[in-house]
Amino acid sequence: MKLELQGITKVFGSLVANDHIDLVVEPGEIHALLGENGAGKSTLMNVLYGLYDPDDGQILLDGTPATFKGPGDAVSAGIGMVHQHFMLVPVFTVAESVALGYEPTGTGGVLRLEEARRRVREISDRFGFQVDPDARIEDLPVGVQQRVEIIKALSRDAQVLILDEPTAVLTPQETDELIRIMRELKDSGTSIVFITHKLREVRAIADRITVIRRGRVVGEASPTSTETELASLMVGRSVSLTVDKEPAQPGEATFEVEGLSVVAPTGTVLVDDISFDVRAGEILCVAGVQGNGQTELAEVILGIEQADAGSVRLDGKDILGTGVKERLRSGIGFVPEDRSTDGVVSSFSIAENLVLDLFDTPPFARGVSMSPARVTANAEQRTEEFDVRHTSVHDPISTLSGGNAQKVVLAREMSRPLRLLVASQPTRGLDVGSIEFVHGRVVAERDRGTPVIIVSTELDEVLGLADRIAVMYRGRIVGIVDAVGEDGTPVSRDVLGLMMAGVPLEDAQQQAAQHRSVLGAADLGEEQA
Ligand SMILES: Nc1ncnc2c1ncn2[C@@H]1O[C@H](COP(=O)(O)OP(=O)(O)OP(=O)(O)O)[C@@H](O)[C@H]1O
Repeated sequence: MKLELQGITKVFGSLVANDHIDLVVEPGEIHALLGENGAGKSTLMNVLYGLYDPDDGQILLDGTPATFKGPGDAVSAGIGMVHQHFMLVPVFTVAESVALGYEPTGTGGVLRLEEARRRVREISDRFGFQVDPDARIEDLPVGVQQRVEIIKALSRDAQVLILDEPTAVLTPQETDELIRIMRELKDSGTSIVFITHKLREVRAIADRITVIRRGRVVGEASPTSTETELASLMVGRSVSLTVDKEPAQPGEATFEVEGLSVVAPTGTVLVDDISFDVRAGEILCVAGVQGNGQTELAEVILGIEQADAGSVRLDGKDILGTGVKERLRSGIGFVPEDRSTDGVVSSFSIAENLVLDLFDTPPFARGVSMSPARVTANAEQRTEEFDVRHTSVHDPISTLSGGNAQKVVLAREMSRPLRLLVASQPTRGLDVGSIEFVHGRVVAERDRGTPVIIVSTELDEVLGLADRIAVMYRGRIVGIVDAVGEDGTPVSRDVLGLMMAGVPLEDAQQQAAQHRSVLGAADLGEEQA
């Protein structure tokens, strides 16, 4: 099916989120949509999926104008979407979620649960998703939930599939797998609109690339462009894609974890007797596939998850017995992996979200009275510094694009004196320009002598930021490696990818020699370009 978007315009109050956007997606084409945070990508896709009514412009499917009153119409017309923020009901099972997806389509009414279960198994087996149709959504790690979204879309026989940052939580091997799936879909005539901030992926798979900036199409790029060229077209300036940092000058270990275990109420061991330390002025990256205990590890450090055994010491003091507020006040900066549930209060304004844990302390409050002027002034300063694209700091944070909401969380957590920074997926959803800025801030925090823990599924981020890397698999630390070996060679991404699948270091090194990932090949392309 040929898809044409003509002159699509979408306005929110005084903000023109989409300004006469034209986009043509040919049958069987993988079309990447690139743009900085807040450029209008998700808005455009929400128009295409029937979630937003455009203020102007039209959608043509095989040359015929189509009007979507809601996602049901879009799905019936053969359009599928995997959202950046999952739209799954937590108490449902996987099969129920998929069955629910069929109901509004008008393609056969309510699908029996058995049938949905069968489809989940079939798609899961075919693409190696390893998703249990009877698992409850709320029990699944974020990464698996995203696979359920992909299964949902695939199960509806979409002819145009919109993937909004689909690889954000996948391992390199899983990303390779998804890329193969995307190619299979393409070969069968399915068109894919692919939103991503990962330029390596764009180069590996896109047939065509459209770049939008501040709501307008600013150009098409060739998939043979280098990452540097794509980055500067996206953000309108040159961007450094590598992290600029000097070797660490670490001091004493001021943060220590010993024999830490976390057991779920069901008896599942989530964190299994792990020990490590982080020195002042050092970045330890915790790498791993989503759902291997990193989330719980980070949450135990802040106190929103309870430890079942072990100790966690900051500046020599065991903090496990203290409350969350006390830990934040003692200088722990915490960026949660899921900003929408743990990072922001969506009905609060941008300004309020920037002082969530500080609103009752000076300078934002004196005694019992809060100072709105100081809260506003703080917000103006932080949003400027972190380049949060917004209309007013008094608008609800829910009106921000995903990347800009993330920048609010980072601005709040990284703008006070810290004794420890724990950031999970700090740059998830950020554009290349914002990643450059945030990585710079993380390194500056390290260089101020703060121990830093970065939990990331993003290998480029791990390799760029880490002084040491701890890889977690099934609640245990598979190994801790120096980011750069004694001979000056950086640890390879393939080795880390294999360790993330539970392969011990030495075996991973052997296997990596025999395995060249799809994205590894893209690396070569970059070198040759
Ligand atoms: N419901 C809304 N109300 C008000 N403004 C909105 C709404 N939805 C989006 N916007 C604004 O529209 C602009 C485009 O947002 P959009 O989410 O489309 O960006 P994006 O390109 O997808 O960004 P990101 O890469 O951060 O996800 C942003 O400035 C955002 O604040």
